[in-house]
Amino acid sequence: MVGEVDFNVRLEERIRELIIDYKLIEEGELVAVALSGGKDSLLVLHALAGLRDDLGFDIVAITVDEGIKDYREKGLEAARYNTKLLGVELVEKSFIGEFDFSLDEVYGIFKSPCIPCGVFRRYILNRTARSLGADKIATGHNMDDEIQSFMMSLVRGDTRKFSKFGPKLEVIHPRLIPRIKPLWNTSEKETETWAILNNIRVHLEDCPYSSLSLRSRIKKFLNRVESRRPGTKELMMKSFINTFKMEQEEVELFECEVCGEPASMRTCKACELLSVIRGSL
Ligand SMILES: Nc1ncnc2c1ncn2[C@@H]1O[C@H](COP(=O)(O)OP(=O)(O)OP(=O)(O)O)[C@@H](O)[C@H]1O
Repeated sequence: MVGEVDFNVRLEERIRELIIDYKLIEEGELVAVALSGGKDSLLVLHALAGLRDDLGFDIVAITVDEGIKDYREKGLEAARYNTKLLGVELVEKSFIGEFDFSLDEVYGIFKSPCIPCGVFRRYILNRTARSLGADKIATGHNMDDEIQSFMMSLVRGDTRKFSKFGPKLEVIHPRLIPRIKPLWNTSEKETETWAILNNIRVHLEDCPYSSLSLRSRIKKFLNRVESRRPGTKELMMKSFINTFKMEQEEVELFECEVCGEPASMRTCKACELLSVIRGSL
C-alpha cells in the first residue's frame, strides 16, 4: 500500500531530522531505550534500530516491571517480542527485584500512584543505563505528552518544570544520564497509526492507575478541544516553542547521602520515598 509506505517514510524522516538537528545522538554512542511495550517507546525502538547503522550508534533496551497486576505483564511481552525481532538486547528490571515491593503493594501510601511509580522508575532507568555504559536514555515521550506536561506545570504553578521542555535534557550531573525524546514533534495519533498500519505487537491498554492522575484529566480536555478544533495541539506546541527558550534550568545537584545517586537535597527522592514506605509497611 503506497499510503502506508509514505507514512512510514515521512515519520522516519522526521525522527531522523530531529535527532540530527538537535544532536540528540552522536556517532559512537550507546542509547538505552526506555521500553514500556507501549506504542510510543516501541516506535522509538523500531526507529532507532533502523537508524543505528546509518548514523553510527548502538542501542540497548531497558524495561522496568513496576508490579502492576494484569497490566505490566502484557507490556513486558511486547517488549520481549519486539527486541528479539530487531536483535536488540533487553535488560529487565523490577521494583520487586530492586526494592522488595511492587507498586500495587505501596501505592496507597501516596497521594497519587504516579508519584512512587515515576520516581522509582526513573531511578532504576538511570542506574541501569549508567551501569550499561549508555550515553543517552531515549524515551517515548511524544508531542501530546509534552503539551500535557507543560499544562500541568501551568496548573501547578511550577515553572521550574518548564526547563524540561524540549527534545533533550542536558547533563546536569555526571551520574545522571541525559534523556532524549525522539518523538518530541510526533503526535500520539501518529504513533497509534504507525502501530496499527505496521501490525506491531504492542500493548495498547492504559495503566489502571492513570485515570487518577492530573495528566489524564488534562489529556481528555486537550483531546476534546482538538476534536472540535483540529490543529489545536500543533498550534499550542508552536506557541510554546516560540515563547519559551529551551534553556535548561540551573540546578545544583548533590550526591544522595544514602545511596550516592544524584539528589537535589541531602537525600534523593527515591530514598525519601523508600523511608516513607519502610515506615508504613
Ligand atoms: N515500565 C517502563 N519501563 C521502561 N520505560 C518506561 C516504562 N514506563 C514508561 N517508560 C518510558 O517512559 C515513557 C513515558 O511513559 P508513559 O507512561 O507515557 O508510557 P506508556 O504510555 O505506558 O507507553 P508508551 O509511551 O511507550 O506508549 C515511555 O514512552 C517509556 O519510554
